[in-house]
Amino acid sequence: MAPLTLAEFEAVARERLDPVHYDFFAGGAGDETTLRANRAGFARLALLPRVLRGNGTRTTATTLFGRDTELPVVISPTAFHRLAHPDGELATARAAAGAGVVLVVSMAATTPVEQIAAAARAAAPERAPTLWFQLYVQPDLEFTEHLVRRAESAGCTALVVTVDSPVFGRRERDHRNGFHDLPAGLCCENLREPGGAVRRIEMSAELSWAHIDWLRQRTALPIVLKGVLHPEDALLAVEHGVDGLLVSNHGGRQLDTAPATVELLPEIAAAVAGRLPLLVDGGVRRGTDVVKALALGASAVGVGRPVLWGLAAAGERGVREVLALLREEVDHTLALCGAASPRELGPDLVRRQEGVC
Ligand SMILES: Cc1cc2nc3c(=O)[nH]c(=O)nc-3n(C[C@H](O)[C@H](O)[C@H](O)COP(=O)(O)O)c2cc1C
Ligand SMILES: CCCCC(=O)C(=O)O
Repeated sequence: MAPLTLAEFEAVARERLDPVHYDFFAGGAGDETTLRANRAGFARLALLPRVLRGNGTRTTATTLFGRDTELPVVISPTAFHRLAHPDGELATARAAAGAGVVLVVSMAATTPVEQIAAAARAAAPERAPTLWFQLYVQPDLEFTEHLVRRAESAGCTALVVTVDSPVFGRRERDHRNGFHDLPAGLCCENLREPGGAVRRIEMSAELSWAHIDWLRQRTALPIVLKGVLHPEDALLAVEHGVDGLLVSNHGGRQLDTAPATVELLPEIAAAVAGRLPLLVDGGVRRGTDVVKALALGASAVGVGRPVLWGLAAAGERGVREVLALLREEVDHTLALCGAASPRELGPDLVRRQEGVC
């Protein structure tokens, strides 16, 4: 039987994956409190539907940074797709392009961004697929600039700068399993130097807003900061001229005990007051989760692990099915909530229920 839900995709993926790799994908930092909190945050929210709205003609489509997308869902950047399936990022890119969904290419992809872009274009030549590039600013700014140019030349239309990783999260499953490196034959292809050597990704606690200013001066692409959680930082992001925020706790993989992302949305939405589009990721597994986040002020949500589960379960087809399930569920939820499009959702549709999770 084909999986009917994203949770069922995880179960299939778990059976197929090396348990060490499953743990790397599934795991979080520390006690995994934040990992669980992301799901609990959505579970605590109830949707309060409107009726008799004449919403028989619906769309799930929206626009992000001036480009059309079929779904208010982007594929959040995740490392190492070739650990999930031999076709790796190429399969993910084809599925995303076919579905008209934005793929955020991880800097830690196991396929070069140029090949990912070519696969996306070949899969959906008629619709000019949208790729964004996720960047960990490297202390070597010259190399960082070289990466930005590569992403631009490959046709990426936004930079997603991850700012929640001054140091790497403590992923205890990986420590227990002794998983510290990619197996022979795989590497972070975007870290390859012109000469062929592959660098390691450096996390740096030296990064500051000055680096965002530096980047702002060097690219015309929209800059999305990923991993902003504090409303004061959201305000600083506005001041520093970024174009969007991806409210994220890295899927519970960085600071354990950080709050559930969906619970922070109202505060951050109030702080930025419409000056920047907000995206949110962490624990989105259902169409109802997508609708809750949009109702609370997000322009779109990101999904990380579910795409890896689809990829591990059945390569490109698996990712296509994961995206199709989400699309169906979002449309169904819009129908039941009395909305004709993502734009019609507002905070009046959401109630917080204490003690439910
Ligand atoms: C296996 C894995 C690898 C990830 N790799 C990256 C990465 O390379 N860069 C990044 O900014 N975030 C990375 N993330 C975080 C995701 O972009 C995203 O924030 C998170 O997965 C969202 O939560 P979800 O998995 O519950 O949907 C990774 C997450 C996972 C699970
Ligand atoms: C050096 C790879 C970083 C991947 C990452 O961000 C994650 O595993 O969460």
